[in-house]
Amino acid sequence: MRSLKDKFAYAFVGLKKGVLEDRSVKLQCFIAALVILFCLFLPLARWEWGIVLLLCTLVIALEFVNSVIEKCVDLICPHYDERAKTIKDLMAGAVLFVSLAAAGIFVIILGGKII
Ligand SMILES: Nc1ncnc2c1ncn2[C@@H]1O[C@H](COP(=O)(O)OP(=O)(O)OP(=O)(O)O)[C@@H](O)[C@H]1O
Repeated sequence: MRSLKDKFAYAFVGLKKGVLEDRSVKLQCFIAALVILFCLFLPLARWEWGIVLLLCTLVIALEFVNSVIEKCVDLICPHYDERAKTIKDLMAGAVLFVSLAAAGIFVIILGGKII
């Protein structure tokens, strides 16, 4: 049985790998950092900060899941396959959907503050 400490250590290795080595996760982290930096200059209420941080977390977490699924597909199916394409395209669509929804919510929250 692995200790709780070991489990956290492995999870931190995964977190570090995603943030430092995965291009898409890195990009989402960079965008989230820009949004948070921008928000620091706006008079946001606590609940608005909550939504901003929740949305950033959601998009980054989904990008992690996207990368995991891409790696699983590459492992199982290293050659061209329509089913592999469908899986990857669907997952990319999910990330796009959540990212667009997050961008829309940011515009609603931050737009009012900027004006
Ligand atoms: N094994 C495969 N068979 C068929 N089509 C594939 C396969 N692998 C990838 N594709 C197609 O290529 C697209 C890009 O796949 P890829 O794995 O390069 O994702 P990516 O988002 O570019 O990854 P990265 O995070 O490495 O930039 C997929 O959305 C899919 O349409």
